Amino acid sequence: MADAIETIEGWYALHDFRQINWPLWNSCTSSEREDAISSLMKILNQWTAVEESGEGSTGIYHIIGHKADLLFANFRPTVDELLQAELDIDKSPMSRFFTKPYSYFSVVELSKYLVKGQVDPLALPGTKERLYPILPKTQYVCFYPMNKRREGQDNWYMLSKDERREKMKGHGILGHKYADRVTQIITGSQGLDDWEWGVTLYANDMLDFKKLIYEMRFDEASARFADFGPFLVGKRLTQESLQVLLG
Ligand code: VOV
Repeated sequence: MADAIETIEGWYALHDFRQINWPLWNSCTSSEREDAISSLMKILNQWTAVEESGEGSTGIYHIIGHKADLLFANFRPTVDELLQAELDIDKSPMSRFFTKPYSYFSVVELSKYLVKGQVDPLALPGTKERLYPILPKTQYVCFYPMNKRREGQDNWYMLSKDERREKMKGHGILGHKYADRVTQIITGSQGLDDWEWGVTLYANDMLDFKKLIYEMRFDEASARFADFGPFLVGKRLTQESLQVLLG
């Protein structure tokens, strides 16, 4: 018998990673670069207005290493709005300098593992803020996709609801030790993308990601039951610091 836990969904999310073709960028005239930057700033102004009206949220990050240069993390009420946000960039003069090395499509998800009795989770304080999150303005971001394992004795999907609830309780207790330093946004992607969840973490100290994730590796929900995809880590950009980066 299916023993799935009920989930509540919030905004859709697209983690839109872009690589900059630096040789092409560097070979352009300054007026071509200025045109491209101003087209990008126009889009970012529109996204800022969306966030100010409470109809979504956007974070822009400078990604470290070879996997990508930029991340546009967009959270919106509808898939159409996300498609439009992606198209805005694709159709702008800036797009000839971009490739898309990775992207992740998912939807903000809360599970009811730790909700007691007949309580309406939407009535609990903080639920709406978690379903429709204004992305934290911390310095650093860490994104990775993950699965729950299905291997021999370590098959998450063959555990009873109570066994899974117990393990998620342990996970939550460990996570709360870091709650003052790390904010997590869990997005579900079963049927939407290649992994089952996206994990987006925010902190002001990069080492808090390392310490939390290392400690969580020893917690049963992760130690026995989780597999992970690529980690993409970066620093938050404002419009001004993005202009400096490109300048
Ligand atoms: C910052 C710390 C932190 C805290 C406080 C926290 C708490 C909680 C709670 C209370 C709950 C359950 C209710 C809900 O809200 O859904 C969850 C749920 C979840 N988590 Fe978590 N998590 C954290 C952090 C945190 C991390 C670092 C990871 C990645 C795992 C790792 O090893 O790299 C993670 C994963 C998840 C997932 C995939 C789910 C959904 C599982 C499912 O089967 O549905 N999570 N999480």
